[in-house]
Amino acid sequence: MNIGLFGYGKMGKMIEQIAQQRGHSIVAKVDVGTKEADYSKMDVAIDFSTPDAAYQNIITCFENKVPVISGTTGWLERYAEAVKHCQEKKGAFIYASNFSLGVNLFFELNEQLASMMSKLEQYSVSMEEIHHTQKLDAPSGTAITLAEGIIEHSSYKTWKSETADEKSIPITSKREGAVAGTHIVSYESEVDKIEIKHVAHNRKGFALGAVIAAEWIQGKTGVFSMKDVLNLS
Ligand SMILES: NC(=O)C1=CN([C@@H]2O[C@H](COP(=O)(O)OP(=O)(O)OC[C@H]3O[C@@H](n4cnc5c(N)ncnc54)[C@H](O)[C@@H]3O)[C@@H](O)[C@H]2O)C=CC1
Ligand SMILES: O=C(O)C1=N[C@H](C(=O)O)C[C@H](O)C1
Repeated sequence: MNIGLFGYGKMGKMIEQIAQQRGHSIVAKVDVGTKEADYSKMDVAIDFSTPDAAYQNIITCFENKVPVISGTTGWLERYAEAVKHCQEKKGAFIYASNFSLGVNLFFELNEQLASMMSKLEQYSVSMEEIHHTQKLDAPSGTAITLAEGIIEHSSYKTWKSETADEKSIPITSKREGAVAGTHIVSYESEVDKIEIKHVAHNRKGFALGAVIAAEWIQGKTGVFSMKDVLNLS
């Protein structure tokens, strides 16, 4: 598979390593200042760029008939537009706030737990996410996906950063050193606390998941998720 990388930062470099180990070639590295890219050589584009850059990168790929795997977070207010564009162009698209297998299992566990806890009024939910100090967006895309999973299976209506009323899920964002990504969902009552936690030790899991998604989307048309790729539901 010939891969075009959009964003050649921490994730772009990790994806290059994993993709080459799996026998793929990197045919373009598009980053700030790249004048032009040859889309005709790309079987797939993998975008891990910035919240400001992702949407335009994705749309340009659809226009050039290149399937897109996007892991960039912080641009989701334009996700519906990107989906519409993909459908109009009969393209192929997967966005995931987190591509690691572990976190995608954690998403399933979170939904099951939310479903059980929704019957117990004495517990209040809250969330904490911890990332490295270079991260541009907060809360993390993964925390937002976790909050959406809880909202789907409970009476909570929204999420909010830091403080929250009883109808919204409070999310605390911490930025520390080089932390790859930690997410904790807690349910607290007057007498006890239940927590589920995912800790990424490094970025390899995210990169492997993105390359597996790129392999999976070959020959397909439509908008998919990691649930489709991993056959999770
Ligand atoms: N979905 C997932 O599994 C994961 C998502 N991420 C997300 O991926 C994104 C990138 O993360 P990192 O690699 O850690 O950040 P990074 O800051 O190391 O790399 C981003 C790169 O994008 C480049 N860039 C800026 N404008 C661009 C443009 N117009 N076109 C192409 N590239 C451009 C920057 O110069 C930089 O090299 C972030 O939004 C992060 O939250 C990170 C890890 C896992
Ligand atoms: O910026 C990061 O590093 C990460 N971003 C993603 C997110 O916002 O959830 C995924 C992972 O946690 C690492």
